[in-house]
Amino acid sequence: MSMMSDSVAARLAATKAMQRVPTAKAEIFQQRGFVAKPLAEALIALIDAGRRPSTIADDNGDAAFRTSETCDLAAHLAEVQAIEALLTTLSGIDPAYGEPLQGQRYAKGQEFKPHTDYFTPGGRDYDRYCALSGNRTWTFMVYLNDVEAGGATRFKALDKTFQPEAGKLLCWNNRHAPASGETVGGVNPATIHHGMKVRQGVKYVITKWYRERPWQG
Ligand SMILES: O=C(O)CCC(=O)C(=O)O
Ligand SMILES: [Fe+2]
Repeated sequence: MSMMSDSVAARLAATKAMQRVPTAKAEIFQQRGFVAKPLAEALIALIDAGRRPSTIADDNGDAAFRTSETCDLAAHLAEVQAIEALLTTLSGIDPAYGEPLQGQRYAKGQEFKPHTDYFTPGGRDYDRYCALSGNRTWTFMVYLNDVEAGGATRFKALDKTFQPEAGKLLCWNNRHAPASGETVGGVNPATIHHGMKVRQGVKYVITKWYRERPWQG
């Protein structure tokens, strides 16, 4: 299976029920109903059971930058294998390039301020995070529940905001589509996004990030 991001975008574009988000600035797609309710609910239970405070790279000293909790979802679990299989079938990306699946949980008032999922080349933490497996390429995120209020994901450079909705997939290429002759494009700053504050209720998502090279922990 290829890691070339243009082939991922082409495959997503050819997927029934997938919507390409209309913008020339980034490759970004959404699909409603990607994960069925029983699987979403099982993943929520796992996240509730295994959560820990979230962390960030290139810490800018703002303790309120990412106030959510994270859960590392163990690869041997049936529910994790089920969602991984859905993602692999969808994207065609070799699962060896994937970081372990994570869940994120946002209680009322929690958020993840505007950030990029790629590690900033030349940034303080770049070498530590990217030496072995390279930078992040694609992000696949699934909203696991409906949130009473707040909790949208806002891409300010794209002028697009996505509301949480149980089972909805949102995925994007953190890099530019490759120019002709390139296999991968450079990082795309227009993918900056904000996991906005939950105003009422609790928000659960799963996040799956892929790398330039096979994941080596
Ligand atoms: O929760 C969201 O809406 C965004 C999450 C996110 O950006 C991340 O985990 O990197
Ligand atoms: Fe993110």
